[in-house]
Amino acid sequence: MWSFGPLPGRTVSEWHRELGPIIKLQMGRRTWIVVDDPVLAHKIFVTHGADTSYRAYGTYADKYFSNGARGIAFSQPGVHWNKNRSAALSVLAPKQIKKYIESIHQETSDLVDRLLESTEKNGFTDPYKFNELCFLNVVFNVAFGRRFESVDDPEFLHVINMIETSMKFLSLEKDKPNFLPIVSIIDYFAGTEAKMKHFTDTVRNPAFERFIKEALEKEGPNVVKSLQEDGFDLPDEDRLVLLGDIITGGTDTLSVTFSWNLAIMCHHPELQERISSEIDKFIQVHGRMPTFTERTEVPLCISVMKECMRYRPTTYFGLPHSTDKDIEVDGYILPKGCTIITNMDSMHKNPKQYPVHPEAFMPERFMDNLKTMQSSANGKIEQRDNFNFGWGRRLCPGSYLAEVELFNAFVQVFARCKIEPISQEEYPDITGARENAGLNILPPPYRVRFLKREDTLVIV
Ligand code: HEM
Repeated sequence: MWSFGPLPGRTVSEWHRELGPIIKLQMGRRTWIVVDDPVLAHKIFVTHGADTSYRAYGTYADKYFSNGARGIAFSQPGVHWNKNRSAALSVLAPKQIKKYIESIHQETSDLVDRLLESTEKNGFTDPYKFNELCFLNVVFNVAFGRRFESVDDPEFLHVINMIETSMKFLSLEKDKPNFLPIVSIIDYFAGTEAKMKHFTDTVRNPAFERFIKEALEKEGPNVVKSLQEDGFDLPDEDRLVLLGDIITGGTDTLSVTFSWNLAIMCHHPELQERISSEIDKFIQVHGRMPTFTERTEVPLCISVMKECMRYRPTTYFGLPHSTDKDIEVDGYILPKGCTIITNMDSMHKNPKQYPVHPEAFMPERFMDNLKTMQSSANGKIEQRDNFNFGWGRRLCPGSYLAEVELFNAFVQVFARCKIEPISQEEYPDITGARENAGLNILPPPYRVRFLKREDTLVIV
């Protein structure tokens, strides 16, 4: 348990190389089964999905974040979870997301303005906080019908702080009291659990109660109103946790993914030119930017975005599943109550799933697979592009919104900018990761320059 080191996914990938596609880890009183073979994972999570769609227990996740396993992300399959999941799938369905397309377009355009302005002012920028503002604004607008003006807005900083605090408390391998009951005594005196409770009762819950109340009174669409209008009559406690799931699930994940994306692209100036030229051609024909539904007309953009998510996945282990009975898959026994996890790092480099140079960044890898990641995730295992959105019955309900956001941000950036390192000696580090960041894999902090393309066809 203490052997994970600061980058747990990388450590577990080493263990997989030595021990094979499925590893059993005894984490004190908890048994972890970690899988990095996509076909085996598909059998476990999809073929045996009825038995493996439970959530593993986590101290913060169960007791505090979900107010006792309410909402969707940390509740257990059954009537209650079904109701919350149907509500989330309905309010995040592609036809609902259509209502927010204009605002997504505006937020991603504002993101590019800020990246350019910040570079102009300081000579460089670390895009992370601007990404956070953009993606929080999108999901906050979808959920509550409101947004934040700038990265200095105290309320924005407060909400981001809430999300980051939750992400750190949710960190799987750091939940020591869950593994060793003795540690809960030390933890009690160190006050970690008291901090979780205090944060939830005095910071997270009151803030979300206020956001919900305000959303009900707002003009225009939002999830809080859609839940009511579409007849999803959830108790107040569930509604609060569900909205917490949506905001927490839909902000950091996007900011991290897009930060990797920009860092990787900085290493590939020629690819940037090809991407920009693909977008320019679309603009020349249509007189406007492409939308996500027109993605087949900008295939390189889609292929590169998918490859970035494969090359540098968003989370170390996704969200853990569990099982309510002993099950056998391909001769492996998964014991009742075990925690089942996918190791995203080595799974995305699996040579059977990605036969051509799995360790390398290959922009054209997905040129023949332009369907949405959402439909790929629901399709045949051999046609899955990546595993970032999880598995089977628990598959991320926000994946379509996530793709639309990433697409808009990506085409906005390369229609208007090029990304350069601040010097030939300082390129973004895309091999390491920020240490002890929680559930997500954050790139190490980096500085790059966003420069306006002289030949941009976009008039702002
Ligand atoms: C790049 C962006 C995103 C990534 C990589 C991501 C990843 C994931 C993963 C790995 C899971 C767990 C799946 C499993 O258990 O097998 C998940 C669940 C979830 N995600 Fe996302 N997500 C993203 C964006 C979003 C967005 C935009 C939203 C909402 C607006 C969202 C809301 C949720 C919720 C509510 C769950 C819980 C589903 C359940 O337990 O049934 N996510 N996501």
